Amino acid sequence: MRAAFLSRTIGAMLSLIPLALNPERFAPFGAVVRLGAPLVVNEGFAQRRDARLELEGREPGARMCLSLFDVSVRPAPLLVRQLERHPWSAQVFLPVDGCRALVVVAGSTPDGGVDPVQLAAFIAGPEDGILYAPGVWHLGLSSLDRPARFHMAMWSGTRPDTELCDLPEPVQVEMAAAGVPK
Ligand SMILES: NC(=O)N[C@@H](O)C(=O)O
Repeated sequence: MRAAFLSRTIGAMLSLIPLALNPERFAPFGAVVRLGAPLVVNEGFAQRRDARLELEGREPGARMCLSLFDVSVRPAPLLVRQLERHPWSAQVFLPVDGCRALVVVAGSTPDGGVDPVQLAAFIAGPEDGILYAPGVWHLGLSSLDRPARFHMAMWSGTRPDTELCDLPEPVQVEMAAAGVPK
């Protein structure tokens, strides 16, 4: 499914028009995670909201890593120059304070590089968790509108698990053309 619109005016920079993140569009790259309704627990002193998900780990013996990400807004113009991936583990981000996030993903070429034809950009809503399947090229997390906090979880073993890829040329994310409501 065409997940976003990659275009180029002759002689200009490649540009991406982001779409609103939704499970169907994002399925080739991972999953959209949404918390369930609040449950009252602890004798009424707490509420919890659960999201049950599959977080694939490919390294036997790896341990779960939980992180807090305090992310900032990438300045305009939004230029994507580098993507990364984690071959040994899926990775999930969950917004803590209800902020939108920019998601850029790409498929892989047969030799494992970034496939620029399969670049896709999405805008994750304030309730959207983002789960990248193992090995999916993605832009390092950044928020939209304001600095924000996200929980992150992934498996962490002994193998190096962050690969970086610099794009041959920057790709501009056209937020103005996105037409996605704030
Ligand atoms: N590398 C790192 O810690 N963060 C990335 O994985 C990311 O997706 O933000």
